[in-house]
Amino acid sequence: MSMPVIVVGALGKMGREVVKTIQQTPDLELYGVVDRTGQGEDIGSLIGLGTLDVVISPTLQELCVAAAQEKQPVVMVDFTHPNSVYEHVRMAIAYGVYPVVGTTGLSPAQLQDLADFADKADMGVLIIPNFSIGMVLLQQAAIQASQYFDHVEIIELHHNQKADAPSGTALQTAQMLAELGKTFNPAQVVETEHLPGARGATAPENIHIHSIRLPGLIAHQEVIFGAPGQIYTLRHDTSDRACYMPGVVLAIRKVTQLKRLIVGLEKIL
Ligand SMILES: NC(=O)C1=CN([C@@H]2O[C@H](COP(=O)(O)OP(=O)(O)OC[C@H]3O[C@@H](n4cnc5c(N)ncnc54)[C@H](OP(=O)(O)O)[C@@H]3O)[C@@H](O)[C@H]2O)C=CC1
Ligand SMILES: O=C(O)C1=N[C@H](C(=O)O)C[C@H](O)C1
Repeated sequence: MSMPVIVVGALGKMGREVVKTIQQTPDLELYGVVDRTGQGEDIGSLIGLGTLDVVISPTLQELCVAAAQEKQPVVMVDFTHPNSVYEHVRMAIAYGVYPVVGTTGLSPAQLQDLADFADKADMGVLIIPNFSIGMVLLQQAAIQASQYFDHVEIIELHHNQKADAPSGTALQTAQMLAELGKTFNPAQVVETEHLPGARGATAPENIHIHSIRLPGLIAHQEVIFGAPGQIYTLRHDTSDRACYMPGVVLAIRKVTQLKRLIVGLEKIL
């Protein structure tokens, strides 16, 4: 039996890639789609896949009501906007629909609230700041390197349509390093910023994050370690959003087996 999936943000850069992937994956079925435009129109026709007999619903709630009547679990994949993702996840959980979240920008308080909500509902929720395997490997290498380097800065580079800064991935990477229990970048001099923000944003444990936004970029991240006489640079580049799709499919297959909220692809590999 195939797993029914709702895609929220289906007309977006990621959403349309997810719709295409679901169509190509035999054990997944496109149950419904939501976006802010194109309501009542066939999603396949709109994104160049031919008619799929799935029209864009005006509201997520309409689809969740229908999903709640299904005998088998239904999954919601959200690639929308930091402003709307929290409400989408709350609604999905309330109707027993399992959320897989790619949208970044949830605050720590919102994440905690959603974790509590998932616990009460005894349901799995997956929040995945980055679905690419390359980023998981970069983060693991960064954790390893940070045992030996005391100085590190993160640079993330994205297309200029991105709403949130720093990226969810950069924040997650900084958090992973901060959790190792040491403070990075001990001051060498008294610094003065002649332009505010020149040294980037400061994440916990004094890890600096610099965000670059330019047309021509997709998604890229560098973690740069420094020590006397050497620089160790880890870099991940995406050239096609297809790189996220194996992770999205894995998360869809796993989320219904979980009973709580989990953050990070590395926890389900
Ligand atoms: N976890 C990961 O691996 C990745 C995460 N992302 C994240 O995913 C999110 C989406 O990225 P991307 O696809 O590039 O963004 P896009 O802007 O291309 O797509 C978002 C889509 O969602 C729609 N949308 C916005 N708000 C709502 C709403 N309330 N209800 C329904 N639809 C809505 C938008 O409509 P409209 O255009 O009308 O606003 C748009 O069609 C971002 O937070 C990004 O950071 C991106 C890549 C990978
Ligand atoms: O907006 C994007 O494009 C991306 N967003 C995610 C993030 O904020 O980390 C993942 C990836 O960097 C692409």
